[in-house]
Amino acid sequence: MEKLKAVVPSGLKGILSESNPEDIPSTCSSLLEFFQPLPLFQKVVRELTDPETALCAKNVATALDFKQKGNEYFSSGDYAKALAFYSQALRFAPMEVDKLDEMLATTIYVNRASSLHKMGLLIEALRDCNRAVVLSPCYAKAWYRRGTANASLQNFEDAISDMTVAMNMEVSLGGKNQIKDKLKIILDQRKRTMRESSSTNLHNDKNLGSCSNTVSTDETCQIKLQCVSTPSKGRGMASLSDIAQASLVHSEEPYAVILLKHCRDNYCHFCLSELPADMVPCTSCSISLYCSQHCQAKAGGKPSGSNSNNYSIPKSVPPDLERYIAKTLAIDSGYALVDANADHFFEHGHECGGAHWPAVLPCEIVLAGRALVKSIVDKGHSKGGSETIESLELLNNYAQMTLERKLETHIYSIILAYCLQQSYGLEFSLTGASISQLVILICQIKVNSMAIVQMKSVDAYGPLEQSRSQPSTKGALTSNIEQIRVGQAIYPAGSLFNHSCQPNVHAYFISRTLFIRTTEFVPAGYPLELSYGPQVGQQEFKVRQQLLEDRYSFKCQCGGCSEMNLSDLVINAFRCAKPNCLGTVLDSCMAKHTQQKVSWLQVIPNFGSFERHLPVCYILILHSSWFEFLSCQSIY
Ligand SMILES: C[S@@+](CC[C@H](N)C(=O)[O-])C[C@H]1O[C@@H](n2cnc3c(N)ncnc32)[C@H](O)[C@@H]1O
Repeated sequence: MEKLKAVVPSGLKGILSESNPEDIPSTCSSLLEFFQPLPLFQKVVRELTDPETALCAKNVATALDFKQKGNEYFSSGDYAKALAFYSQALRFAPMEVDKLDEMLATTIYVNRASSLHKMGLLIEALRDCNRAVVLSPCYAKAWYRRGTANASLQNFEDAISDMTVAMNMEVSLGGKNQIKDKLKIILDQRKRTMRESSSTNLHNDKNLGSCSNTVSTDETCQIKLQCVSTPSKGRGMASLSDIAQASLVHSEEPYAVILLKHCRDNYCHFCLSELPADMVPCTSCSISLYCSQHCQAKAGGKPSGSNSNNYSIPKSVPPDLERYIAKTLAIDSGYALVDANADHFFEHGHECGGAHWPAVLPCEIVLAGRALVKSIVDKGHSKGGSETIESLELLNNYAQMTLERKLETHIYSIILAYCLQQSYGLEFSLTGASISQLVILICQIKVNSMAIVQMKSVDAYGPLEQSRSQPSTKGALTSNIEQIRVGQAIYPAGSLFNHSCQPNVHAYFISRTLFIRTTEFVPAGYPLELSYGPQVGQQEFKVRQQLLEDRYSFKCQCGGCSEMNLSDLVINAFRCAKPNCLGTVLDSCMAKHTQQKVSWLQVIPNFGSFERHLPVCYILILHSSWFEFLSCQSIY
């Protein structure tokens, strides 16, 4: 990017720096004309879009290498490490090219199932066996492994059927004998268990192929909101009626969403939840990982079980067993659930060729690509009521951007346009007008997208609990909830909530769904405002204002910024060290900011409320050089 920025002639930079939103089609045309013949630009685009040279593509040699390492760790009894290497191998194993490649993925799934089984993760092991049989329905080892997982889960009927299928598929005598021995053990186990209890048979989870992280909340949002026009903040949200504290006022699915780069290896690229031990890789590239086939299919990966409709069962298999095989393959493909939803947009579909660009470009640029492709797909379906980029009518801050930012946004838009054209085809043309849509979209994403935050509980255990493969929260010595920023998303209605440093609503996320709840009683007609960043009490006034100005191009004048408040005054203060003094000490830098704030407050209409805090301000400001102790009991 820096090299591309540096070669832009100063004349073009001058035009860009003076440009307004209506000039964008012509600035895009000029920059496109300049870049198109440039070898440096062509090289950048080639590297980003060529799937042949991309490291994100599937690669048999890399997969085999990781599989080999997994086998070594498995043999040495380090099942956790074996699991990690098998998962890496699966990322690179092709799943849809030819028979040989499919067998590679199948054997890795079977090996990973063995590691999971050894670690006591039985449901996860069963799910991997299901993936293996879906990929290669005639592979005896996959059915055998499934049988052992089902037996450990005490699903004896299924375990016996799995072993019988394995016996029918196995060709070698040695293999058949091994299956026979295992089947005998399972039959004995079943007999014993039936004697011990007649009702302990745990049943197979029929949703093994789907995502357990789907949002299930019975609470519906009853409160009617209206979009209002404000004199200084543009549009905003207000309620038509009084709203009680903690009421759900809004919930919404994202228009477009992306997982952040630092979460790529640990969170599902579709539902943004933490990945389970048996994560599923994308079928066409080595970047995206999912918590289930259901999420993988919803994001746009192609079904990996293409063979499951097209397999030839040995003639020796009796009809009831054939029905059992068909039923097992149907349950576990996970794709039927998605196909039923014809409206669904496959957000990873156009990125999924293995080319570099979705992995290399900044997340908000890839997000812009997702939003644009969605709008093209929606327009193509031309369904009444579906939103397009223009009808989203999101605010943008192009006019307030610096030359540096305008230039960067233009260059990224041109590059993204090339990438989308390569992956998405001719529906996206390379003209100043079409690229200008991307420039606007990137600016809109800057001021309207929301950071998706997930809660992660970090529990500390005693030595006994630590040794268990899966410690439960019960028995934790300490428990900590950490907030992790995992994604960035556009919520068209959610982005209409304006900012306040003293917000009256709070946003949170379950999976990708946005929820907004009141934090206090809000009277009818009163604006509902979120905090876009740090609130009063978390950061001082100056820092908050700078953050908001840099990112959202406005100067905050909410209650927390326009009225003097104790938190802002004492956030960087220290308690006086004198034994009998209850005073507060500010460092000189903070005192200077506070002084500036007071002088700024004196010229704004809310100045009256400053008088309430006058004693505090005076004491803090008048005596605020380093280590000057204040005798100021009056403020407490
Ligand atoms: C996510 S949008 C909120 C909706 C926006 N007001 C609109 O008309 O579409 C964020 C933008 O709204 C404006 N905004 C939000 N909160 C504000 C505030 N407290 N004071 C001034 N402008 C604000 C800023 O222009 C900001 O970049």
